Amino acid sequence: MSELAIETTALRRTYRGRGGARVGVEGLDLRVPQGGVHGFLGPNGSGKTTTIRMLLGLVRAESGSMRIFGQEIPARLPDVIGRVGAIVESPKFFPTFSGRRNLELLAGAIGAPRARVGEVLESTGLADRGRDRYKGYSLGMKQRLAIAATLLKSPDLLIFDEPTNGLDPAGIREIRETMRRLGEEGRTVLVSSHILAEVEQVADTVSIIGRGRLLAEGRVNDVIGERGITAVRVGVPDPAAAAAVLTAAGLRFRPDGPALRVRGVEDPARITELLARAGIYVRELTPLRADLEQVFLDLTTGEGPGQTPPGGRHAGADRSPPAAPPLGEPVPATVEGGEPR
Ligand SMILES: Nc1ncnc2c1ncn2[C@@H]1O[C@H](COP(=O)(O)OP(=O)(O)OP(=O)(O)O)[C@@H](O)[C@H]1O
Repeated sequence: MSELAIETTALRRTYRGRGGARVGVEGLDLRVPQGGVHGFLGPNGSGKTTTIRMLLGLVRAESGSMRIFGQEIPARLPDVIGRVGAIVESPKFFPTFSGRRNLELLAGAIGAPRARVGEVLESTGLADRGRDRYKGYSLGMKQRLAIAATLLKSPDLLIFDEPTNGLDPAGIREIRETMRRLGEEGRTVLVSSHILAEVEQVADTVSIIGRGRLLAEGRVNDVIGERGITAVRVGVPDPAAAAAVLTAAGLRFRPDGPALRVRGVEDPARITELLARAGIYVRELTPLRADLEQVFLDLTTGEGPGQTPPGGRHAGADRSPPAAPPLGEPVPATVEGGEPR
């Protein structure tokens, strides 16, 4: 039996429109281990939803292969779908019924035991609010009820497409805690997101995709790499002048607010020395811990560290990278995310 909950090989899907063919997924190799939370990361339009839809038999793959728990998809989907729960779009609930009543109706419809309703309300932290009307729920609670609904049949694999979209920080935290709990119960949770910091806090393993291709995969810590990437935030009075000096020295950087984020610096003192020699005095020098946002920028701009993260797999190395700006050019940030914590 396969060790993997999900495996795709050379998966491909293009969409044809008036403007010509548009890549949805382009030769995607995805491997999701069984048990725990797997973050499926990529910017908007990178192919996450298309992949999930293909796995659920909602969109046809053009070529390549997919397996869920070792079963060929879509051919064996009917055999395995009972083990899969998914939220791809917001499900519809009756607004004037309580969350519990909605789940009881659903349980009846799918043949799940009624006793399961109490358990899933508990798992999603809704036990106290189960008797309240659905229409009075916060967005986060509505989303947790959607998760509760997928849990009714006790699936081994849960697939959530951007489950925190539109939620406030409290709602995001609730969903994160719910996913963590499900992973700890031994289920496999595949959660897609374009917000790296969010997934970093909950996922055990991640796959990062860009333009329909796998860029990196592995355990979160390995993909980030403790010693893989170093960056330093440099605050100077005249960033343009500092940029010229750094470029001349062959250093890689990008704007970071009013400062510059310089990559691949082993010794931050080198930057102060370089800039001071040019008459530019540094007023901030902050070493930054590498986070997924950083890793993502490396992978998608082709500005990568040129090394395989320890234990992780840098999938970009053997494929043509997306158009890379020349080294030293400021790289515009393309993904959401704030300052590394
Ligand atoms: N039904 C469709 N018709 C035409 N193009 C589509 C369709 N669905 C997706 N695409 C295109 O395929 C590419 C991948 O889209 P997809 O929705 O899979 O990405 P995503 O990573 O899920 O993005 P998001 O985070 O915005 O949901 C995009 O360029 C998108 O415009």
